[in-house]
This record gives sequence, structure tokens and C-alpha cells, in this order.
Amino acid sequence: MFESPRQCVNVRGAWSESQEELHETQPVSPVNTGNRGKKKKKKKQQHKREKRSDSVRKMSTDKSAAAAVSDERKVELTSTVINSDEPIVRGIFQIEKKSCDVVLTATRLIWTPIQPETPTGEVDARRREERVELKDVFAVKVKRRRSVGQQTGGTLLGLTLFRCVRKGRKLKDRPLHLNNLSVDHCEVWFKHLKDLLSGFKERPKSLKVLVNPCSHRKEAEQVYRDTVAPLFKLADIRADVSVTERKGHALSILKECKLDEYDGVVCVGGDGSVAEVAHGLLLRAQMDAGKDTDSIFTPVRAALPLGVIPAGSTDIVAGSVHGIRHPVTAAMHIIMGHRQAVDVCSFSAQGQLLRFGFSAMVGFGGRTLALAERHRWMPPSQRREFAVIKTLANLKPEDCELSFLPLKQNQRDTQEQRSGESVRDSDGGGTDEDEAWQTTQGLFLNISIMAIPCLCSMAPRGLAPNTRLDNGSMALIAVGNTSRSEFIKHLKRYSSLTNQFSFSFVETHSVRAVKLRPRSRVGWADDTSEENADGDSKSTPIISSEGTYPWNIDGDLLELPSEVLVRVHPQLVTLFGVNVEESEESPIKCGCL
Ligand SMILES: Nc1ncnc2c1ncn2[C@@H]1O[C@H](COP(=O)(O)OP(=O)(O)OP(=O)(O)O)[C@@H](O)[C@H]1O
Repeated sequence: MFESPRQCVNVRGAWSESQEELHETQPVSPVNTGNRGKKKKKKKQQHKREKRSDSVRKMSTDKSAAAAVSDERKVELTSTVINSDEPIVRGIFQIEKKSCDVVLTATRLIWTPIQPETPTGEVDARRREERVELKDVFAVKVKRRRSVGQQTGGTLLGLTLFRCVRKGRKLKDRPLHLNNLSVDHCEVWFKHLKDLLSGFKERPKSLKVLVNPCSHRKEAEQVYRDTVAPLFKLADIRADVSVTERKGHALSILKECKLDEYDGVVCVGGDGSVAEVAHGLLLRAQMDAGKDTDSIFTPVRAALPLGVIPAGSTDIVAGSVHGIRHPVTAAMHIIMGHRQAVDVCSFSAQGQLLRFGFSAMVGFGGRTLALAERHRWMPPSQRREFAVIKTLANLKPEDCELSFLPLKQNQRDTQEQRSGESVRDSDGGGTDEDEAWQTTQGLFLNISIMAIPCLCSMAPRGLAPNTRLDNGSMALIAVGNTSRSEFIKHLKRYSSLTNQFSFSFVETHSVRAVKLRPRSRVGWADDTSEENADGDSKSTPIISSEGTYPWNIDGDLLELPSEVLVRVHPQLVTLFGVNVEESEESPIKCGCL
């Protein structure tokens, strides 16, 4: 009962066929030609030389023809196997200490414990069939017993399948041991399982991995080495790892490396690193497509999917595509080839592309980051709390002109216009798009523009719960001028389930594009500086001689002058992950609020 006779024939046939294929592709051995006799060979040498070029051409044609035929045969064989749910191979393995009758089909592994016959011939009703779907299996390995320190060899114990199992939002690897001491038996099963697993074409085989050693608590390298690399190795994924040496290093690597050698790019770090890698992938795609980024252009999609291993402090991108901040889950999404198309924003000024990104904040969000960056010497969490408290203490609105292009059919959640602000149509252009622009002028405490929901522990429903990863829109959240206490109330709502937007001073829109133009000629200054600390916090724009404003783009500080145009580009990148509605992480309130 090791293999059913019919299947056994098939299996042996397939095994020997694959051996033949190997021989077919072997080069002709010089030893074999020598056996034909040296004299005869000499006479023929001249003739051979003349014919060499012809025969080389013919050989290569024959080889490619043979390869094509063999490929066709492979496809035929594979499709015969994949189209049927017939048993491919059947045999006995010990699974969880029980001898089982195991059947492998093209889609699953099914096993039933073997029961000894009872004297009365009764069948045990508890005899249950169990199964594993191959779409949940990511690796098969030979299992051996080895003594301490032994690197190779060892006694064969059987095979181990590695499954990807889901527990809530978490994905984990779980082994299933199939014990059988027969080398022949295991070899046949191993080959079939390998063949079937290689049919999952969406699973990556080769990855470029970029690790930011400075993310958050400087744990990214350790997270990759201890948690992710062993899983990639198990899944037979080749990983070409680069540890970044400075800001912008990932970008230059992506500009130069041969992307066609990889099936995906993986970033180990926080949101700033992810944004840099996504920007790099997109910039590379535009370069390869010959796009002029010094003009307003329609970008092409990134060539490779991006995997995100969270190792930062907020990990908004990982939270949005995994629903949880968990490196093993992130690695499993990559290994299983789960893909999710994601919208991306482009930020440009004076017609020039500044960068691609997922989210941006101006006002409170920008100032807090700018302040935190100026206190890099502090530990990360302390720095963040300090910056939030200090920016709240010196809360100041920005005087801006905010224009936006609403989503055509789907404009929602627009609240009543804030009193004292004018709303008018844009004066430029004359095309349909230009006519649809809406413009607001006034004082804003914060403006957020987000192409993804931005799920994180501080906002389990997301900083922008009204947008989706791939719906081709951005959430524009404009927080008007109000008292400090009302603003804090609004911020606190992010960590609760109450609607954080149900305030008269907050308006939200689903938009395709946003233009933001500071109305003050002067820019901003460090809130900790003496001259700004004394100002009227409700109405006086803060002063800087440089005329720039701090933008928080995916956790990265960009000090941008003049008008900035933000456009959404539907599904411009593919991330390894899924579409999640809400983060599973328990809400964390910011300690300083
Ligand atoms: N070797 C390096 N030294 C200094 N900075 C680096 C290095 N490698 C990358 N960076 C930059 O560090 C910045 C911040 O990194 P990252 O976002 O990963 O960490 P974080 O700020 O701690 O996390 P989060 O954004 O989730 O809060 C990124 O913009 C990235 O470009």
C-alpha cells in the first residue's frame, strides 16, 4: 500500500522522464567522440571545421527546438496534472504518531488514519479524513535526524511540509511532519510536492532586501536576521540584502540595480524607509519608461511588488496592508505572494516631481515632525512626546489657500463650510478638470492628505478611515482654526471608535488632487525659539526668513516652498499584503494627550 500500482507506474514514468530530460540537455562528452578513432577524426577535421559554424547553428536550433518541445511536454504534463483532482501519488506516512493513508492530488494532501480491523469487522466512526490545501503550503523539506554539530547526512525520517496558517490578522508558519524511513518513497513524494509548489507563480523566488539599521530602536537588522531570513530560506527564496548606510542610499541602489533579477523588493524599516523605497521603485519605473519628471505627467506603475517588514515606530504602511505590525505576518504575505494594488500620491511644485508617497500632513503634523527631527539626540519615543507637547503648547494655524478636485461621483463626508471662509471656483484653465476645482482660504491647524487608510496602533480605524488602499482617491482632512482644547479632543478621538471628524472645524473630502499654497510670504520657524513662543497663537502665522513650510510626507520631513500639487495615482504600486479594513492592534493612546 505504499503507492497504488497505477499511480506508481505514473510516478516512475515521470521520474525517469525527468532524468531523460536532464540527459538530453547534457553537452556531448569529448570522451565519446574519442572512441571513434583518431585517424578517421584527423581526416574529418578539416571538413568538420568548415561545417562547424553550420553545425553550431543547427545544434542551437535543435537544442532550442528540443527545449521548446520539452517545455511543451512539461506544460502538457503539468496541465494534465493540474486539471485533474485525481490522486497523483498515494502512500503511508506516520502523521502525528498515527499511521495514515495519504493521498496527494494537484491541489491538496489528504490523509486518513489507518485502523486495524476489529474482530467484528466494525469500522471506527471516529476515523476522520484530514487535509491540507497546497495553496497554504510554502515549503517541503527532507527531515533527517542529525547528531549535535552534524551538518550533512543523517538518518532520513521523512518529509516536512510548512503551511501558512492564519490566526486573526496574524499569519504563522506551521510544520506538518510526514514520517517514513524509506528513501525511495520520500524521494518520489518530495519530487511531486516540489513540482506542485513550483506551480504557484505569484510566489517570489528572488528578492532585493533593503534594511534600514537606524529605524526606530535600531532593531531592523536583527528582525530581518532572526525572524525573516530563516523563513525566506525555508521557502527557497534568494535574498540579496543591502543594509543602507545613509538616508537616500536605498534610492540610489534602486536607481542602479538590475531589477529584472528579482521578483520583488522588500523594505525592513519604518514608514520613512518604506516611502523611500516606494519612491525609488516608482522613480526607476519612470526612468525606464522615459518619462519626464520635470513636467506634469501620468506615471507608469512600479515594475516590482514591494514587501514591507515593519521595524519602525508607527508602521502605518505595514498596518494598512497587514492589519497588524508583525514581522512574521509580513514575511508570510511575501512568501505566499499575496498582492494588493495600492494608490500612490505624487507631490510636485512648479511642475517638477518632488516625490511619490502615501500620505502627507501640513500644519500640526508637519511642525511636530520638524521639531522632533531637530531633537534627534533624544530617544525616539521621548522625542516624539516632546515634539507633540511643545507643538501643542505653541499651537498655531497656517494661513493657506487650499484647492481640491473632488472625486467625481463619490464625494462624501463634506461638512458645512467653515464660517468666515470663502469658497470659489478656480480661476485658471477652462477644461472640465479646472472647472471642478474648489478653493478654500483660511487658517488651518492641520491638513492631511492620505491615499491609504493609515492604520496604526494610535488609530486602529486609520488616520483616514474614509479612503481605501486601491479606490483611486485620497482623503483630504482639513482641520480649521479652533481652541487648543477642541483640537486635543479631535486628536484623542483617533484612538477611540468615535468619529474623529464630527467637529464643526473639521472637514473631509474624497479627492483626486489637492493644491496647497501658503498665503503668507514668510515661512515657518522652530516653535521652541523665543520669538515665536510669545506670539498670538490663534492667528499669527509663524515667521521664517526662508519662506518654506514643513511637510510630513510618510514620516519624512520636507521643507517645501510655494504651491504644492498632490495628485492620486490609482494602484500605482503593488504591495505584498491584503486589503484590511481595520487594524487588529489594541488602541494605544498617545501618552502626552
Ligand atoms: N543608515 C542610515 N542612517 C540614517 N538614516 C537612514 C539610514 N538608512 C535609511 N535612513 C533613513 O532613515 C529615515 C527614517 O527611517 P524609518 O522610517 O525606517 O525609521 P523610523 O523613523 O524610526 O520609523 P517610523 O517612520 O515608522 O516612525 C528614512 O527616511 C531613511 O531614508
